[in-house]
Amino acid sequence: MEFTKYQGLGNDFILVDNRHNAIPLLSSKEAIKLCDRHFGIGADGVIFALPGDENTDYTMRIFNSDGSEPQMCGNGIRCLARFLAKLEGIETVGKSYRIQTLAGIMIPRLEEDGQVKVDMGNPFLLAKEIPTTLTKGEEKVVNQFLEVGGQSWSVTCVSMGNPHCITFVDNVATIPLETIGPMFEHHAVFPERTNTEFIEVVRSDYLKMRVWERGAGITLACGTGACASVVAGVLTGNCDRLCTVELPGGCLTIEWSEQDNRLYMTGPAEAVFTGVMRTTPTNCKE
Ligand SMILES: N[C@@H](CCC[C@H](N)C(=O)O)C(=O)O
Repeated sequence: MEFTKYQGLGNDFILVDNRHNAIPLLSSKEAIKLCDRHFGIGADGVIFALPGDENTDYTMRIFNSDGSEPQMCGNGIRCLARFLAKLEGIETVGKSYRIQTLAGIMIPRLEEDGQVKVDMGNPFLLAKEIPTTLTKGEEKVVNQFLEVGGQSWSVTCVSMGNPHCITFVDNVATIPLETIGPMFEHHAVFPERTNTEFIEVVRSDYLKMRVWERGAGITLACGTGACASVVAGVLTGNCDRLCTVELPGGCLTIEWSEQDNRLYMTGPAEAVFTGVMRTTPTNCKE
């Protein structure tokens, strides 16, 4: 099976042309193997370009590198837009797609400067929508205290279809992501686990972010996480509605529109290589 590896700010994905079949051509177990950086191709996830329905051009499905299926992926949908344009042979500026995801319809558009701008839809703010039991279901989770790793953190939770728990800190470089990330992800107050973002406010229009992703661990960038962080920043008075978010892999421009309440994310997406998958039998026989 042919695949193309893409990356958006170093958040990397194996893209599979699944346009002629409504069911992903690979199982979640196979995805885990392919994402492995030693025994597989190496990636943060596998993305399938599936047929759309009467309202959409295509459907996106994605497996995280641990085989779980998230609702959405911001960096991934920019990669998918480039992949589809390449497959169709129409890489024209202004080309846009209506893509069905488990978080609703998203609309990526190819920009003049080579970047991809995505209409990421509305954020969800109620505790039951995240979901989290940190507070009552009908309430927002803004600057709530959460005990993690023997420390009390002030957190704000936002769903972009997938769950995010955001903490504003003085210096992102000092956060022990490797140890604290999994504790947030698996905390009992998050029944569907959570993505976790640590944010340093450099200026009201410039944030620095590090992320621990649900089902993928430390990644170089997270598009839904950057959107959720700007929403959290506006709700807590930490940032403007239009912000640059600097991640280890580079920068995203995020706008939370006051007019339509939707998030707009702009950033790069690039093909890395195309290859053919083969299965490798084990040589151990008991
Ligand atoms: N890296 C992605 C998010 C991928 C899904 C996430 N790990 C989850 O389980 O929700 C992004 O760019 O948004």
